[in-house]
Amino acid sequence: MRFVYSRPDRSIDATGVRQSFDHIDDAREALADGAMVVGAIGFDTDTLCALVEPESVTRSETSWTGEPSVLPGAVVASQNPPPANHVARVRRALAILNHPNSALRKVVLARSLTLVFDSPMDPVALAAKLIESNPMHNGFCVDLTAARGQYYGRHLVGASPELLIRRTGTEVVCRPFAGTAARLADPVADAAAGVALLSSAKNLSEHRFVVDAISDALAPLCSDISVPDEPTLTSTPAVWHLATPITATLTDPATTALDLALALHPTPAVAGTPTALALQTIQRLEDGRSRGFYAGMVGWCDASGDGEWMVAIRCIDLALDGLSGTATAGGGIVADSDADAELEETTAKFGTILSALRTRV
Ligand SMILES: C=C(O[C@@H]1C=C(C(=O)O)C=C[C@H]1O)C(=O)O
Repeated sequence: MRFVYSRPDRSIDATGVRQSFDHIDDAREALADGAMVVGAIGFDTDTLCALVEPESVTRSETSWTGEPSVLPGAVVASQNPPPANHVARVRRALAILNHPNSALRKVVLARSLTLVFDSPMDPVALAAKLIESNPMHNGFCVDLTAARGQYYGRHLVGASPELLIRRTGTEVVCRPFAGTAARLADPVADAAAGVALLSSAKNLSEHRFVVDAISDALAPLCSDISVPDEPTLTSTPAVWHLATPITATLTDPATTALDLALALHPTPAVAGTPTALALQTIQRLEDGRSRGFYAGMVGWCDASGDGEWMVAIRCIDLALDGLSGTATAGGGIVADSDADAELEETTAKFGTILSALRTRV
């Protein structure tokens, strides 16, 4: 078992399994008993959990660096659903969002790519490549075996830029994202795309749903919640995003980073608004397929309750034999979204994984 978690200013590298938890309640009990837990929780937090108490943990105040290596060749073997079907789903979502009797304001729809490799992909080597490839050195590698059954030997590997929650003592930080534009090869056009994103009414409304939901979820648990009025522009090598740094002070120090992450999830960045209706709509439009660990969370929490969780996006779920994997990307749909642009947005997001694998869709 290997767990790697890298952010610009700190990282965790853990190995070995002292205890494993396929249910959050068991992980919470272990935390209360003095354990540290690391791993991933699925999009459906009630049914999918791959957390462990590791045997050994190295914490660092810098990002993580792995051994450089040559990755196997990769090709996209299939798209699920095919692009035209994703566009049709987005149109169905738009019909619901624009229906006068519908309470739905935003829904996030995702699609997947199946990748095949010409020799087994080493999950840690892929994480090293992804972490090296983004200037913030965000990334993770999680062994999903703790979730049991079909997850035995699978790994979730990704480079999420989005911090769900960080707890340090009573200090709480969230940095939600929503609102996206593809990066462009021409520097002038690229900068213009970023500036346009900052003043796009559609993207600002998409973003506001996330910020409001996070403020509301923090309100019963925190004081001094500070939310800037306007988002800031941020970027990865693949996309521009709108982001809002939110800070707060924890009221009860017994509330752990894991508790906070579960109180916030699923934010409208991965589900929609209102949450319950968005989840029902996702079930219906994504044909009832489980999202697995995509759009869940990856992170850690220690016995003091401190910890940090990223939103599990820009990631790939690697098969046990390392010869294939499923990458998933989604985007928030609001009433004035454009269905073809939404397809392109998911393609741009796939760029994070695909460029590390030197392939494209
Ligand atoms: C859902 C994803 O990304 C999320 C959705 C975004 C959007 O809709 O603009 C932006 C960042 C993420 O919060 C994904 O990458 O799969």
